[in-house]
Amino acid sequence: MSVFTPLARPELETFLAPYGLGRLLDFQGIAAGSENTNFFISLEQGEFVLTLVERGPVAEMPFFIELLDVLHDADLPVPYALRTTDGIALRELKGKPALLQPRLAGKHIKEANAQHCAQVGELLGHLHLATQGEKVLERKTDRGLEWMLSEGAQLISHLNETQQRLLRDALAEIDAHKADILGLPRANVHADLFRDNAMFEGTHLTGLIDFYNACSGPMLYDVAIALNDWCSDAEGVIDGHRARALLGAYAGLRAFTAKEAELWPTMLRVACVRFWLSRLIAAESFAGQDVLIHDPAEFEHRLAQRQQVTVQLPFAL
Ligand SMILES: Nc1ncnc2c1ncn2[C@@H]1O[C@H](COP(=O)(O)OP(=O)(O)OP(=O)(O)O)[C@@H](O)[C@H]1O
Ligand SMILES: N[C@@H](CCO)C(=O)O
Repeated sequence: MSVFTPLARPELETFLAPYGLGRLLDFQGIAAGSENTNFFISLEQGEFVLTLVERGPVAEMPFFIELLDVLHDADLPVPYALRTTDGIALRELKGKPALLQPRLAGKHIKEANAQHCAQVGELLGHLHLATQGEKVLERKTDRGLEWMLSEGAQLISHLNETQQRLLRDALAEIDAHKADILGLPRANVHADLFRDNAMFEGTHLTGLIDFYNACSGPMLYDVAIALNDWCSDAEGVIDGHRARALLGAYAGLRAFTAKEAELWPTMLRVACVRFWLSRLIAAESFAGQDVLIHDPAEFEHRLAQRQQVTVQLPFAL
């Protein structure tokens, strides 16, 4: 399980007291998640989630707090940092940045259908509309195109010949289209909208969590990341029915531009490279440890499959 930093009741009680939310009734480490330590916390006044940020952009916590405030104010179903009675959102526990957030209702789904995908497309559209253009909160991603090119170049020698060819072709394509991709319409993007970062009650989307990869960037990248997870079958092939549901719901709120339509097949591959590489890195660094590791081969297969995709986006202006 991925509780990197265990906590004892007394230290938790001391940490929680300044929120003024009543006595600690219960707490439980959350096994899901691979990057941060999370606990479900029951206080007299409600249910919460405590996150200790373990790695990644810890210095940029004020950005995540501000972005979640903006999205919460736009009535989107996202968590946000609760303030202590002194108005402090970002705190520290065991030397780690720590946030207390409301616990959202619902649960993750494993098998997505077209209704789930339409809800995801719609929520992504709202997220982008709330932050696009001048409203964007700037934050450069730490896993962007340059990161892919340099990490990919380093990792390639760890791969077999077929994998090397696949990655080399994809990196060459990224290098060739860098400027075009970065010139696409921008907003704040979640950049990790997988099934394990969305909560559902039935087919109703009740929450979007885990914004620690959020940044400013091309909106199309977010759509490609979501589609690769929500609309792939077991072999990595795109399911047309689910893909049309997600893309149609999104485009109902924000039509794609001609340039986005043209770059769509490339963007699907970029979004595969991003997670193939991060999963390869995690698999190497956490090998043999009791940490949730996502299978890198899943994105290798999706990338191989996306090499066959040549059609431009439907629903463009
Ligand atoms: N605000 C919330 N409301 C309800 N459940 C939550 C909330 N935040 C986190 N969780 C639960 O905790 C789990 C882990 O959270 P999260 O995905 O943020 O962790 P992570 O380590 O950053 O994961 P990832 O592997 O996706 O990077 C989620 O799958 C969800 O079940
Ligand atoms: N969603 C990511 C893990 C967290 O960034 C993956 O499935 O590889």
